[in-house]
Amino acid sequence: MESLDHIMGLCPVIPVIVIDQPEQAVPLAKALYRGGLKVLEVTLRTEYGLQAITDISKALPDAVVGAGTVITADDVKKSKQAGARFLVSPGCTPSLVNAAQAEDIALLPGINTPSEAMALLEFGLTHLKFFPAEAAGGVPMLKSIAGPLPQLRFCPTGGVNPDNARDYLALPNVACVGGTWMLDKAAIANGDWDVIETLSREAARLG
Ligand SMILES: O=C(O)C(=O)C[C@H](O)[C@H](O)COP(=O)(O)O
Repeated sequence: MESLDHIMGLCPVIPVIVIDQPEQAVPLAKALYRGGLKVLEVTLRTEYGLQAITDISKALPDAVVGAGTVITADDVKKSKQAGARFLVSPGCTPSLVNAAQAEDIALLPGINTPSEAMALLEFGLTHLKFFPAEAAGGVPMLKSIAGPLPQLRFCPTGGVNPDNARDYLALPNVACVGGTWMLDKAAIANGDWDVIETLSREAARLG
C-alpha cells in the first residue's frame, strides 16, 4: 500500500476533478500535471470517473491518480481495478475502511468532528480529509483539533480557495489541501488547457 504521508507530501494542492466529457480527461490531467499538480483526484461523481482514472494513469504514469467520492465497498474495488493509487471519501463508514484495508489501498476518509477522527484512529488511520472544511469550522477548528489529537494529518477540502489555502497550509496538522478552483469550467469547456496549466502552477506554488 502506498503511504498517504508520502502522497500528501508530494504537492500542496490536490485538484478534485469531475469528468463531464470523457475525451477531456487526459488533456485536462496533462494540463494540471504540467502546472505542477502531481497528485490528481478523479471523482466517481460521473459515470466517466473510473475510465478517466485508467486513461489518465496510462497517459501520465508519473502522476499519482486517486479516486474521489468513494462511498461503497464496490467503489473501492472498482477504483483499485481502474488503477487508482489512493481513495478519497467525503465521510467514512467501517465497511469502507474494511474494504480499503482488504484491497490494500490507501484511504483518505472525510471527517469533521473529534469523535469521527477517534473512530478512525482505532482503525489505525491518521491521515484524514477535513470536509467540508470551511463549513465545518475551517482553520480555527483544525487548530482546536490539533491540541488533543496532534498525531492527525489533514487534507482540508470544501470551500478552500487561493485566498484561504495558505492559512490552512500553515497549520502543523495540514499536509495539503483539496480544491476545484483551478478547474475553471469555461476553460475546460473550450479546451483552453493553457488557462488550466496557469491556474495549476499558481496553486502548486501555494505550498
Ligand atoms: O466529491 C467528493 O467526494 C467531495 O468530497 C467533494 C469535494 O471535496 C468538493 O467538491 C470540493 O469542492 P470545492 O468546495 O469547490 O473545493
